[in-house]
Amino acid sequence: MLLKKLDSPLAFDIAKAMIDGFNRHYTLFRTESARAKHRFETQDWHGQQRAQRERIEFYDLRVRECSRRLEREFKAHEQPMEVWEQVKLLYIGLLVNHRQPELAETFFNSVTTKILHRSYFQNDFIFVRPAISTEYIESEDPRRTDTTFRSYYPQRETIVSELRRMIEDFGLRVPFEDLDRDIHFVFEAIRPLFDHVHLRANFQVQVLSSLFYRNKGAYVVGKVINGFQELPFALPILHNAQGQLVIDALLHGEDDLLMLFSFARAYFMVDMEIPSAYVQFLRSMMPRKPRAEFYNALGLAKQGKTLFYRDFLYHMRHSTDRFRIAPGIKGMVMLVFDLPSFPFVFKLIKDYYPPQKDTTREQIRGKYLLVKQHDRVGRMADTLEFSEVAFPRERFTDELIAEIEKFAPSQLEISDRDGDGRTEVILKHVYIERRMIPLNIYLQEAFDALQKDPNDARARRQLEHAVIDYGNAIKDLVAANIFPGDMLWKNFGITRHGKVVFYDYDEIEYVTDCNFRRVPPPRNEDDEMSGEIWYSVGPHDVFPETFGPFLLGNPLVREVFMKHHADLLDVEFWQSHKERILEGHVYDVFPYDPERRFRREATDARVSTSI
Ligand SMILES: Nc1ncnc2c1ncn2[C@@H]1O[C@H](COP(=O)(O)OP(=O)(O)OP(=O)(O)O)[C@@H](O)[C@H]1O
Repeated sequence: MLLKKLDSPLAFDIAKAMIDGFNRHYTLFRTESARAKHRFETQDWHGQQRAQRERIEFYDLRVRECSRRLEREFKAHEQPMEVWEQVKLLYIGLLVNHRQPELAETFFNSVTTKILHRSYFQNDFIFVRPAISTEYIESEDPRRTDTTFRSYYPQRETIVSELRRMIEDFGLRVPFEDLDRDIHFVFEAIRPLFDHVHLRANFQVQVLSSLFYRNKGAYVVGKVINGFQELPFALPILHNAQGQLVIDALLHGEDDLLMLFSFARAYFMVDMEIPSAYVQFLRSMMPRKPRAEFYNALGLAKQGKTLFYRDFLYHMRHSTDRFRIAPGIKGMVMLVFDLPSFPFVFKLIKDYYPPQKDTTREQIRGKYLLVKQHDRVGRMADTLEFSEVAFPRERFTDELIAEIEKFAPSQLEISDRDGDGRTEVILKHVYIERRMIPLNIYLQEAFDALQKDPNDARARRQLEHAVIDYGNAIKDLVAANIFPGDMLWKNFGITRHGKVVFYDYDEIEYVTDCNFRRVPPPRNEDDEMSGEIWYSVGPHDVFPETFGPFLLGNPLVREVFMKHHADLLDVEFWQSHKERILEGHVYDVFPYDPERRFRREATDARVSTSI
């Protein structure tokens, strides 16, 4: 796009209104994120969760607001191409010294695609790639009190006082139970992780300037640098039963941090002036995690989606394999496919479901939305939602096309919509989520190996791990007030880190909406002999005793399950959790192994820690 002149005052006004719209959005987003500190200090857990949920809506609200303004004041959709070309260039000019240019570009895309008809806009009008670099953006604050991260340079004799200063610089307005003791725990835990006992010239600790808030926790996120070694770490800060603060653990290394930043958890609240600098810092700690996922984890989901889509297009250009029906048992309501070389699955809601699935497209979308807004406690995969996505036809197997034509014809268009001479598969609405190994397949692998060699220790471990973590996953979901509905193995998957995560949302309910019942005793012999359910069942009734036959057919599975999770078959377990949640209790679900918590012998019993 090469313009000879920029002469449209209208284009300037539109560009200005657009950047005002974005600035308003980011100010509100940031203010809400910054309030997390106060909610943490006052232990307002319900408020924290509500804010996490509501903040997700902010973006769409502001886009709608801005596009309405552009229509009202400038009749935006009637403006010719020449004006839109100028709008984009002027907008780029407004971004030169902006602190969130990448987010503002995405906002521009969202607003223009809302206003301009899809066939009208071309890639020239939107930001297909970033126009403004996010490298080396710094805060304008001349006193440099507001940098993205702070550096501390402890000497051997000042290490405790420097670490103390590092924590105190966050300005939390609640006293610590015993900060020096906790600093010692941290120091003792860090020490053995270094190759050299010697402190090198560059020895320093860098921490991101804002704490990361989520549910009942606040996290210090940073790295220790010594010579060529860099150790990423996070320190969860929690309240004890007396309302004082404690540092609960030292999380360190890439794997611990990946667990903390998992796609299966709620988004953090972080007060950031320059989000790209946060992402860059985090990426230096977890280099294999895509930038898209950091934006997601920071609550900037639209940016996450934009980057995901760019990564996806890039992957498509550099791969040649074809989309296929996903391995595993086919879903009754979802049609699931994947591209073997790409670690995600694509899910379409089918047009028809078997009679036992009494649901609708709207209800299913409602359940997926519920999961997006809910605390996913590391046990429910996050989904990205796309509409009108186009894929090259030649990258689809005929079998997959036939499957979509049969089960989801309303979602499919095969045409050359953009007129570039290539036929495309255009899908009206898809969910995209991380690919996992379905738990039934994972278990089957173990069964097969054990059949060949009953002493195969690895297969036995795989089986035990799957069953134990499956039960843990259900218990974590219950703590987050989620009843999965359909608990069959096939509805859970194993992540790269070996965690069991749930992904089938169409039957989930809040635990507090369920009615957990015991199976009534048979009234007579006919009842007893009947293979049918002879007692009446309400729409929210759940009978935990009846889970066993569906889940525990295999004796090895049964043995492990009954040893670790027999309580899941007991109505009391479900009912008592439901009652506690109804009383307002917010359960603790740790994004790390509880074994990792510091042991404060004398005080441990008093610490009611939580995340
Ligand atoms: N994230 C994922 N990773 C790998 N495979 C997946 C994933 N999500 C779904 N699948 C595969 O697709 C199948 C159907 O997915 P899903 O359970 O979401 O559909 P459904 O129609 O809701 O199922 P159901 O019939 O149990 O209600 C799963 O059994 C699994 O084999």
